[in-house]
Amino acid sequence: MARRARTHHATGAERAGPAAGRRWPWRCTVSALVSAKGLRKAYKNKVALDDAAFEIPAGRIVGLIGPNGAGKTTALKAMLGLIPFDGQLNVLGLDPRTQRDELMRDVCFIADVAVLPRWMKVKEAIEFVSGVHPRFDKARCERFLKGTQLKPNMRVREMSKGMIVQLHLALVMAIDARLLVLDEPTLGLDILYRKQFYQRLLEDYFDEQKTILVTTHQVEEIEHILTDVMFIRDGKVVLDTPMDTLGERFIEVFVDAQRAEEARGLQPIDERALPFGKTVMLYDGVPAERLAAIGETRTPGLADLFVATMKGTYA
Ligand SMILES: Nc1ncnc2c1ncn2[C@@H]1O[C@H](COP(=O)(O)OP(=O)(O)OP(=O)(O)O)[C@@H](O)[C@H]1O
Repeated sequence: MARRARTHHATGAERAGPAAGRRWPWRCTVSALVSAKGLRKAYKNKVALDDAAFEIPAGRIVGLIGPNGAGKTTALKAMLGLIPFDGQLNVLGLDPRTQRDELMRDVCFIADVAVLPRWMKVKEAIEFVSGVHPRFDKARCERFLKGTQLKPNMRVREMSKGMIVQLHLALVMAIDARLLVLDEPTLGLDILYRKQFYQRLLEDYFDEQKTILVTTHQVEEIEHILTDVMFIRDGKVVLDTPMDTLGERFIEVFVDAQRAEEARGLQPIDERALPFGKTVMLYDGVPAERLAAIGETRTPGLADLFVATMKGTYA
């Protein structure tokens, strides 16, 4: 979906209303915070989510990663009850279609950092979020800001990008949500600020009571903070794995030219050339001992795994 200008900060953060609707009729796995099965969404004649299935356990940082138009934003919107959809979807034990108000008490949704209006003062941003989110702790936000150069009367347009990141983070981190949903939160920031954003989120916000779901194209810089990764392609979740078991399934091997044919016989899912005649081959589900016999092995980076998984997407 083409990114459009967003006009306010916390799109999903609405004042909680009375509990509405019925409980979802089927039980999700005890530890799953979000559980989807046969999730489908079609816009006119475009299928955005096509029988997608996934589970997000509590206390995790999950990256939802996919190429443009894969269905990431649509999946988030469904979880937040912002669009109608078909199939089963349970978020925090609630049905987003009928229990959105109740859901929003425990969910915080923040779009990218650039959404803070330029005319807004620090104190106005605080008042705004305070007014729309029931779990926003104003004092906590002000404590976070104390350690920065930001002053209550400073306007967004007077801030450097780094300061905007600090304000954004202070607002996010003062919301005591069980589920924090971030849709490409660092769009438009350079690599230093992007790293700073994720690092602070990890160090000052995340704990085992919280779950963070983040979509991004910037695979490399969130890789180290993720506990789980989901790849989405053409509306389907094509990979859903904890980061710490990724290396049990996927292995990269550095192969010399003379062993290349032998290595290809083990059917790599991708290969790329290196200088001096070496090739890196990426395998899915081939035993580590067999691969160790043909070259030096290592766990692939998420970016290389993403490229291999998405081959053909841009054809
Ligand atoms: N309101 C809409 N009306 C029609 N088609 C839509 C609408 N929103 C999304 N789509 C289409 O649904 C598909 C999935 O879009 P979605 O925004 O979920 O993808 P995405 O993975 O978030 O992409 P991006 O990374 O580009 O933001 C795309 O083909 C998009 O064009």
